[in-house]
Amino acid sequence: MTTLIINIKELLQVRENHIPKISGRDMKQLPIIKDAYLLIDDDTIVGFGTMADCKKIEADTIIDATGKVVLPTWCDSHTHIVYAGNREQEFVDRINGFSYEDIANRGGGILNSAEKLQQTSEDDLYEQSANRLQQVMQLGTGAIEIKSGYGLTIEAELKMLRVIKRLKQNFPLKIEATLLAAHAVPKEFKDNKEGFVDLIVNDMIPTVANEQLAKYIDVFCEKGYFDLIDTERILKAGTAHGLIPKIHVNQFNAFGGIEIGVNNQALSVDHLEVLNDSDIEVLKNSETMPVALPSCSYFLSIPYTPARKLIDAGLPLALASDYNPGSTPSGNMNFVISTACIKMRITPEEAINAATINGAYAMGVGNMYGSITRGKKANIIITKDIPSYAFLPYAFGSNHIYKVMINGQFI
Ligand SMILES: N=CN[C@@H](CCC(=O)O)C(=O)O
Ligand SMILES: [Zn+2]
Repeated sequence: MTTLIINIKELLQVRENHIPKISGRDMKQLPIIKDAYLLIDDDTIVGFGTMADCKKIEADTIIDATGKVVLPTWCDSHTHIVYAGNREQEFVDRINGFSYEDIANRGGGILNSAEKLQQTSEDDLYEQSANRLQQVMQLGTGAIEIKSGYGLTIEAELKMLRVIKRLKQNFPLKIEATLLAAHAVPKEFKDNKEGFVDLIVNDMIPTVANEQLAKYIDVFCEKGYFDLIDTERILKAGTAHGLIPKIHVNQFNAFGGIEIGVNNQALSVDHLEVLNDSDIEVLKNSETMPVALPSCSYFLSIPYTPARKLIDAGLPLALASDYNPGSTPSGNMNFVISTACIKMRITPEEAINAATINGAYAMGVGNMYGSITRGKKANIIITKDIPSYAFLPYAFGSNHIYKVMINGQFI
């Protein structure tokens, strides 16, 4: 079954050959074909070019994209979309002057979500998460990483990871799972953090790895959560069981977590709102992808990741949503792109590269997702009629998506 999309105003992110990631000055280059066609066979991209080169307009389905922009779907490499209930009361508390830290210190925050999740049945958790996943797919996300971390007991962490597995079975988009058992220290371990780290290392990691419920291991490396020693121990235990490190780091404090990530071959280091020059130097000598989460900065009113500084230092950058109930109750990658351009001063080209090819790298799926390349999955966004692709981040807050195709099928 072939699908031919014709008269595309601008076909974005066209790469003849797969490139794993884009760094520094190259991020300003977004390859485009104007007045283009795109040919899809079943679920795979098989051809593209200008309309002048589209000699035979023959296919099982032909779609006229006059006035429309076509681009690869977003690759959202950092989310926590499996959660129970919401935390709008904490949002109101913050408006009234409490900080994210104040709320966590009085037992709210991640512990609040963990309590809700522990009391929620697996089926209910699945339904709540599936609703969110459906929404983000319609907003153009075609590959997504999902973390555990609101369980904080072995049973509840496994429940979250089984829900992710069920989402993988029932949804067409690409999903990768991450074990984030070290997300917060549970109440029962308040005075025995080491005991909780022991539990993660000795029980949770081996069980999750044995049951093949996760590909990545993550840690919230932050003051009041897990320190450098905990982080290194957990990453090493994960690696010994075949899990690949990815960490939450430098969200509120910079104290060497990036170096621990890089030394442990982390695929990505995420957040980086607080970054010093030595962190940038460490990243320069690595294959680790820095990931910025601008919707989190927006929602919590914390600093934005210094994306300009990272890119100007020759580094790559990925953008992700961080969709979660506490710091980012939104998985809208279109908003992420706009916010990155508006608040972090990166160009539309840099932002689109960061949310497609580099996002795919940060979740280890770049070989099949993230660009318009022959042989990659036909996961594409077709916009409504818009003047140019820069209109996408510019006209923030409106939905510019006409249709989303995942694996060659419109959803
Ligand atoms: N910072 C750590 N974890 C999440 C927020 C968790 C929460 O507040 O529920 C994040 O990435 O922002
Ligand atoms: Zn996160």
